[in-house]
Amino acid sequence: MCSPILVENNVVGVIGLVALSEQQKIQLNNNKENLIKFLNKMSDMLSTKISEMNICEKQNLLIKQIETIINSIDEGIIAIDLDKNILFKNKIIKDILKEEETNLFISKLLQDDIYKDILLGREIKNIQFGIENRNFLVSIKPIVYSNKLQGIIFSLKNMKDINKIIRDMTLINSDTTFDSIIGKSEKFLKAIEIAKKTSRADSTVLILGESGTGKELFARAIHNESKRKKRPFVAVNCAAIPESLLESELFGFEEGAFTGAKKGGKIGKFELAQGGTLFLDEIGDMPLHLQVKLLRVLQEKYIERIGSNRQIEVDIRIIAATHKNLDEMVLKGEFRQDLYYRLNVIPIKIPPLRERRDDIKVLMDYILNKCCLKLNKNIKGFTEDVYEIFLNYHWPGNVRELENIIEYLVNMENGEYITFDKVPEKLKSKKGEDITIFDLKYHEKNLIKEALKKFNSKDEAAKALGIGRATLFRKIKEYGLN
Ligand SMILES: Nc1ncnc2c1ncn2[C@@H]1O[C@H](COP(=O)(O)OP(=O)(O)OP(=O)(O)O)[C@@H](O)[C@H]1O
Repeated sequence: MCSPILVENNVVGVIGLVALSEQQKIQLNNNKENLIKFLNKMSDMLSTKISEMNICEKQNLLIKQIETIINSIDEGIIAIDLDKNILFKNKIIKDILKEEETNLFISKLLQDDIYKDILLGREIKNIQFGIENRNFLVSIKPIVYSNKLQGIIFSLKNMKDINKIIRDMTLINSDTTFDSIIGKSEKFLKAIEIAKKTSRADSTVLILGESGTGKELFARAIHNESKRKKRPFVAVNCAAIPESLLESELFGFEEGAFTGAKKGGKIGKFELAQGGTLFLDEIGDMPLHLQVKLLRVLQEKYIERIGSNRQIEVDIRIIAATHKNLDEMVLKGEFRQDLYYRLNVIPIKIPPLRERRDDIKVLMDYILNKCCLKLNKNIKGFTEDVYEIFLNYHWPGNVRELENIIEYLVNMENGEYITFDKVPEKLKSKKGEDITIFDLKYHEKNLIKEALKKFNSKDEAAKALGIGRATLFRKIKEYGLN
């Protein structure tokens, strides 16, 4: 007689009793009912045991998998229970925090506010926290199970490593050298010559020029040919950041420095540029009280984060730029004279494009080549009349405007050469001046062009424009939009 051993409805074995003699057979038969019950119980016990072993095996595998995952994460992980006993640490933590520092780290971190947040089940993300002169970026997560807080998990990274990553990323543009600055006019070559000499020195540089003339390009090239090239190049546009935020952008702040200051504080651009170059674009827009602070950094070579009086030494080179007339601003009291002198150690003046027409053609060819590579097009050049038009335009937006127009043309052109008909109207107007916005016909033509592009049929386009079909056809003919 036998009974199957079942695990999850599958027969995994059999348990049985076998009679080896006639007498045993009689005995078994006489006690059949009880023995079958006994066998069934035994098989149940065995299947429970096997199930338990299977579950245990699965659990072990799961634990191993979780352990491997946690150990392969690129940040330190510590799990503790509510009595602050360490439940788990991943392997990398020992590279970040010394064994004997761990408890101090946990108890200092879990003070007051943070602990209250955690008790409420809140997560805390990316705060800067320091012990023993070292800073960490920490996130804290409560372990909640059955609606109850069961423990806490910390993940932490060394701020030094993070800063390195940021540095590496800010070096993306390190391919900008003087070779990528195009121009052959005398005035422009003079500016390049000064900039090249400047690269070898470590003095403060002031680049002057209209918007789009290549001030940032010059600054990057100077940095990339200087001894600081392996260190970060950090650019800040003083005009693009609201005045109230500029100070903290530059200097950073400590946690609790002001209402709303992020937990853990924030590193400023001066610190980010450590060892490298800080490019202060639109310096003419820097508010006066920050000019005073900047002057102090230039003189004393240290900064203090907002809300802290710890002095952090900074070893950076400043390259400033502006399109404004700083001489005039100094006279009007809008720019500090002492800072102006300090920045103006080596001035580099980049002339506007309209004052160096010799550069237009070489720049056109260079930019066309760049755009074709970017947009995967094969355009050989411009027709002569296009060169002519470009040479006569006054380029208020300088090289940036030239770049934008060429990119537009490369997008529009399907032939081998960029031709006159595709060139935007504003370049064709008499003195190269912008078409006045009061020119109705100009706008009408553009609107019709756009509608024709947007809608599949002329009927739909006419409807969208609010004109009849016949009128649309007449205008298409009148403006040569066929
Ligand atoms: N001489 C040049 N050769 C090649 N490209 C140039 C040259 N001058 C400017 N450019 C290009 O023109 C664009 C504008 O240059 P950049 O941003 O350096 O100007 P900017 O003077 O700093 O402008 P803004 O003052 O508006 O910030 C960039 O894409 C840059 O690569």
